[in-house]
Amino acid sequence: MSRRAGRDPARALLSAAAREGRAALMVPILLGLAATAAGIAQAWLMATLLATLLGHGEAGAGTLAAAAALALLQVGLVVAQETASARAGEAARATLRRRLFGRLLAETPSARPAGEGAALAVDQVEAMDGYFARWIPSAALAVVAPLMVALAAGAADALSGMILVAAGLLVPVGMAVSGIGAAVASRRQFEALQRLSGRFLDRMRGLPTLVLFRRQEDEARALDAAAQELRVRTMRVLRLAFLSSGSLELVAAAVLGCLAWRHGILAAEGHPNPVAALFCLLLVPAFFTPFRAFSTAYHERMSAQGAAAALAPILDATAPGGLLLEEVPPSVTLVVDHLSHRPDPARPLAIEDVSFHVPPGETLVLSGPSGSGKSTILKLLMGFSRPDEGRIALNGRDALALAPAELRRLVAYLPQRPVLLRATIRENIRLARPEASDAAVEAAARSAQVTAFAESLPEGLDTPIGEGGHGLSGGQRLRVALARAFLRDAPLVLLDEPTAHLDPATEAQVLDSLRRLCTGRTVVIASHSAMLRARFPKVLELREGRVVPQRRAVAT
Ligand SMILES: Nc1ncnc2c1ncn2[C@@H]1O[C@H](COP(=O)(O)OP(=O)(O)OP(=O)(O)O)[C@@H](O)[C@H]1O
Repeated sequence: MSRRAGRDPARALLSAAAREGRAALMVPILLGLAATAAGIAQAWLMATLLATLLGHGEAGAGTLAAAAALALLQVGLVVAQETASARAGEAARATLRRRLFGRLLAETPSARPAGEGAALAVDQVEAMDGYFARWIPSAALAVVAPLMVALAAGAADALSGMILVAAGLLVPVGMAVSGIGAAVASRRQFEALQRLSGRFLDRMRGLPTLVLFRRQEDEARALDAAAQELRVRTMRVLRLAFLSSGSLELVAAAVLGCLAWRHGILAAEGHPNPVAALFCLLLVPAFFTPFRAFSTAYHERMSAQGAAAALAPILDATAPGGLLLEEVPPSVTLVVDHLSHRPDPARPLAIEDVSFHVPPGETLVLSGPSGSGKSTILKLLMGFSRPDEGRIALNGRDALALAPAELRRLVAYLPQRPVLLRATIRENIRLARPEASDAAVEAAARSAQVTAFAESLPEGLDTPIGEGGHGLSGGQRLRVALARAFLRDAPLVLLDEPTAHLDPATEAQVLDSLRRLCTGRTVVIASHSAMLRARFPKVLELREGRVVPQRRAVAT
């Protein structure tokens, strides 16, 4: 994470995003200023009309028509301002989401729970909408628009202008006093909301388990308590918001009182300019409108800062560097040399001093009890983590010097729990090589025995499947994932438990497919299966992260 000394990364992120979207953000600000100018002109015409009604002047239908036209123009400008604000917010969020998604994709795939990534890319980016769409325009307008109104009033009557300027200086003080409390309350509300949504997501995922253990009512009570906490905190934010708007209304009433007193005294002596008096009084609402919008948007800034604090570490992270491949070689010799890795500093080494060598056309089976380090080795080979010690070489070149994404170009990987998306079987297979032709996808499906079960489905390979492969059995999902490995056609194949949870007949079929996949490639398979070991005799036995020396092992 690159943190510039002394700079809050959340604020830095928001300012950088605002700078980037400056052009779009200027549009609602300029439209807001135009609406204020129209409001000032309209107030002058209305003052002239009212003064005529009171017997001071000769305004006629022309003035009334102009005032009506200005009122319509002002409405149009306000609508355009709202639309431009929404657009600016949308554009800023789209830019942030794009950058964030790029970063999430560049991260180690298993580094972050899926739900958290989704919440970051959707909810937290969404929480920034108000910052760009309302807070920034209203903050700019709260400085400039009241000044325009005060200058207009000052031009008509200097003292009235000064009263407005004095009130304008008082408003931020009142807002700051109530705003400090509102900031704390708003941050607590945001934290309570995050706790509630995190808990909800977690429990929704574990719903079948909760139902199985009859814990649903306890969980419903716990969720209720979290929702109650959120309600209490939201009410506190609202109370403080009312207090803040109450202080604003108090200042507005005081200003109106001062202006009435000022012009009342003048009126008692025969007012020299009744139109100016009415004009100043009519300007009071226009003077406070930008402050009201600013006060309403204040909490938007708080929630955006909370969201930015969550996003900044990801967006500030430096992208993993490394060498690029000139081209994908047709075959690969894999050498793993004295590899040690400790994924968690508080726990023992997951693998220790592991060495092996797999030439092209050979398959090495990593075998050993659960927790012996098989998946850890595959993840290191995929570049998902960097080993603490040791070397991985591909065709004699240091694989760790390659950018992780480049390393993955060489590899077809079947994880222990392959992920299928909500799409057709065909689209799920094509994920491995989007440009592949239908014929290539169908060949991969045949090789992985997908066609064997897809033929009995209503739409064959075009049958849609649900999220996470819903609608397919465990073995069928595995075969779809295996078809991806066929389609990928990479020189290095890494398979993590490719026959787990299969019945012996299906396992035998999948092993036939595997033999075809492994032919001519460099393959490492992590597996417990005795049937698989019988088919692939080169086995590296692991125990507690170390290689067990034995006759059939191929440690170098
Ligand atoms: N991200 C991690 N953080 C901490 N410890 C980890 C992490 N990943 C793996 N380990 C630990 O490393 C050891 C090896 O785990 P690994 O998943 O590689 O074993 P495995 O042989 O593949 O097991 P299985 O056959 O059950 O998948 C285990 O003790 C595990 O708890």
